[in-house]
Amino acid sequence: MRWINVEHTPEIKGNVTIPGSKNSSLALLAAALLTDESVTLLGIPNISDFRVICQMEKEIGCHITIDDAGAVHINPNSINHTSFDPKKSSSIRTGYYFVGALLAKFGKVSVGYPGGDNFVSRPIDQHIKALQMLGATFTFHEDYYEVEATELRGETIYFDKITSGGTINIMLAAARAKGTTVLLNAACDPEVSDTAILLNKMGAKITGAGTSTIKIVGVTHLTGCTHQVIPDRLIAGSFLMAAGLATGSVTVNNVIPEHLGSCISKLQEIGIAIVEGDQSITAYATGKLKATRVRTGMYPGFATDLQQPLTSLLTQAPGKSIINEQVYPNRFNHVQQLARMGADIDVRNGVAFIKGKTPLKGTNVHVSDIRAGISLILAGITAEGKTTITGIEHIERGYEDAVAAFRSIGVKINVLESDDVSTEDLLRDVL
Ligand SMILES: CC(=O)N[C@H]1[C@@H](OP(=O)(O)OP(=O)(O)OC[C@H]2O[C@@H](n3ccc(=O)[nH]c3=O)[C@H](O)[C@@H]2O)O[C@H](CO)[C@@H](O)[C@@H]1O
Ligand SMILES: C=C(OP(=O)(O)O)C(=O)O
Repeated sequence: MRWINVEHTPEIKGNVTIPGSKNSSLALLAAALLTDESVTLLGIPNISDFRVICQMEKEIGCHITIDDAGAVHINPNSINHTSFDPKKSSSIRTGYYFVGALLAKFGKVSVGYPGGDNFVSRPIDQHIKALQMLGATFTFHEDYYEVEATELRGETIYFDKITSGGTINIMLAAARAKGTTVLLNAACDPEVSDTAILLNKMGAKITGAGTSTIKIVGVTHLTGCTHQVIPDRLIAGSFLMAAGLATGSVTVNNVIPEHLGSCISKLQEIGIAIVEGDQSITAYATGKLKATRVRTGMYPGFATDLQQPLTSLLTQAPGKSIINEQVYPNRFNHVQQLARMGADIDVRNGVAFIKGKTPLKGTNVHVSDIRAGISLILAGITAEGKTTITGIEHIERGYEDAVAAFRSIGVKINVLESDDVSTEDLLRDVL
């Protein structure tokens, strides 16, 4: 069994180079299947979700190699079927992108229901509605669903709810549909724009990505190309927040500061000084934090994926902070664990009321989703003594080597592994 130990670290200082975005990479890896030529993706992080996608693509006959420089070369011209193993595809969220990417070309795709992090309800009704409007039919089985279409035809589609995954998925499907698709109330996330940029390099005709109206003129043929994935704004935001849990400073390099606009503003509001460079951001801890109110929202709103690390930070801000989780109102798996460390947080109807400043104390805690894991590492930085974190495979879904990155800014953190310690031993008083 493997676990992470974090020890109290009063001062942190250093630089972190931010890897490619997980959420963008998962979309780009599927988008590459829309052509029959080779697509090269640069900067894809070697995280466990990427490895699952590689296995899934190989399973349908796609050829994928990773060269010594880390570039991922995808050649889909040998795909020989489009039925994915339900269990494997259900271990990640974005199996649904294979529907968007493969339907126009193959007419039929079967894939497991979306997995990924479990915040109780993560519907895909908007994906289904939009694909049906393009001409697809769905058959739902116990462990998987099948989607069929003799032809996809462009349509004007209004999303009842802004969805980043839904917007990307329908862009993929519409890229090779007949005629023009217009997406209204589309997500504006940088990951949507990044996917559109790759698709346009491949010969797609997409305009408006990054705004709430996207137009896709379907084409019959897409070509190979090379594309660099955007940096992970969510990892960058987590490291900037780490600065506030100690004294010192953290610089994140290889970032697009404009992607972190709402995060930077909030950090400044709570007393963290921020200096932006062209491709870097430095956070200086002033030693004094201020309580705040935050409402999560779709981009450019405050990202729900940064809500959990922010919760840890706000436990150290004197006064009452309020986090209103509007995107996933049940996304509070981390709160119970923070409470075990001494945090005073009350969650009611999707709103967390945080009383600070509470001294945190290291103990055994368990991670149940990626960002909850990061929030517990951050809490461990400020907590007295040692924080032992189990369930670290969730962190590894999205962070290539979180421990090395935290060590590079001086955090006293280690991964431990032992066959003599069982999960039950460490979790006995946790679950
Ligand atoms: C792999 C990936 O990119 N994951 C990110 C993506 O997830 P994901 O793409 O799954 O999230 P969405 O943007 O689709 O969800 C946004 C909101 O729309 C709702 N919704 C979504 C789809 C749908 O068909 N019906 C519906 O009601 C969701 O319940 C949520 O309230 O965006 C989330 C919101 O920024 C992030 O937390 C995830 O890290
Ligand atoms: C929720 C997340 O990922 P996924 O959508 O892949 O579950 C996340 O990245 O925080």
